[in-house]
Amino acid sequence: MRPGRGSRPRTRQRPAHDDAITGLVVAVDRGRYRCLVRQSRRRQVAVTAMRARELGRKGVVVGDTVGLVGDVSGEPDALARVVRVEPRTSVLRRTADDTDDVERVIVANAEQLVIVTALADPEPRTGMIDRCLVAARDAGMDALLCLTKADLADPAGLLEIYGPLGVPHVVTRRGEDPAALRGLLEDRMSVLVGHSGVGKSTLVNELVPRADRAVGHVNAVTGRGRHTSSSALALELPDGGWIIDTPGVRSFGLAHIPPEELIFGFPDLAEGSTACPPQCSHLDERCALDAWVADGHSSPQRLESFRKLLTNRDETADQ
Ligand SMILES: Nc1nc2c(ncn2[C@@H]2O[C@H](COP(=O)(O)OP(=O)(O)OP(=O)(O)O)[C@@H](O)[C@H]2O)c(=O)[nH]1
Repeated sequence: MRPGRGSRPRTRQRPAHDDAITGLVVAVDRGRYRCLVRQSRRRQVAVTAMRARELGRKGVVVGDTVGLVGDVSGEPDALARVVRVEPRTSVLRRTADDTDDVERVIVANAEQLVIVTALADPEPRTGMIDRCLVAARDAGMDALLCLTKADLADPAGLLEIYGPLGVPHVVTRRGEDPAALRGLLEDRMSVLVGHSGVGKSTLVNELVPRADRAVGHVNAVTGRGRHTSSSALALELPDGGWIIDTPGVRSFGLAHIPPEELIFGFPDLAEGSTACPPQCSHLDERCALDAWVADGHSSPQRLESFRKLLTNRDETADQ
């Protein structure tokens, strides 16, 4: 230790904020955080807050549990300050979009990733499902495949692919209450992800009757939705638990995940890769996965999808 160092009293001691109250971040809008603060078992108030300077560059996202000080009354013009972000139990990330290849945290502390895929209008894309499965695994979250618009097309084809992987699934259709989905969401914090127009907001409105999420129209020409929802929003479910609706995404960039980790999002292939040579690229003839598939452990389509992801890991165009 250098003499004179360490024993000096700290001149700029940070306030400890022992009096901070706990809130859950349910929405983020242009630097303002909407936090729910529970005042009693039955009563909670929505508090608007900004970041305290002492947070530094630490991000605050929907799902975060934060410490709040200042005006926490929840009155219309009241503004509190976020002074602390509690340690996160999970972090869902994606690499943003074509104009911005920065890794983004989408939500914190969610336990379940609900991969919402329409069976038609827009057409399902297995590349997107596979990416979401990799992202869920990376985030330490459970995955649930939610196949919507079963009134328009049969789920059998997709279930044939994902059923054997042990990915739990639910099927929903217009005019039918999503009871099975409701059961799987109870008492957990889940986040919905999917392409624009797959029906996320429609589901949220059915699950949370007062949610009033705007529902868009799928463009007849492009088969895409209109990105009706513009930011993530957490809503409390009537039977307990939380659902976080996220804006429709064009793809789910995985540039932040090292290539050697991708295989773990493909449980049907991961075991076969143990026979691969060290540092196998999985792209040349020494790869053991072709033999694994030829032996019937998985399908050529799955291997193709894995290899496509390996070569286009950070791809951000439509998948
Ligand atoms: N046929 C049919 N149409 C549905 C179903 N669910 C939703 N839709 C329609 O699909 C369109 C898009 O639905 P949204 O709920 O806005 O989709 P979204 O995923 O929230 O879209 P973004 O907000 O853009 O992310 C709307 O016209 C819905 O009425 C369904 O089960 N069957």
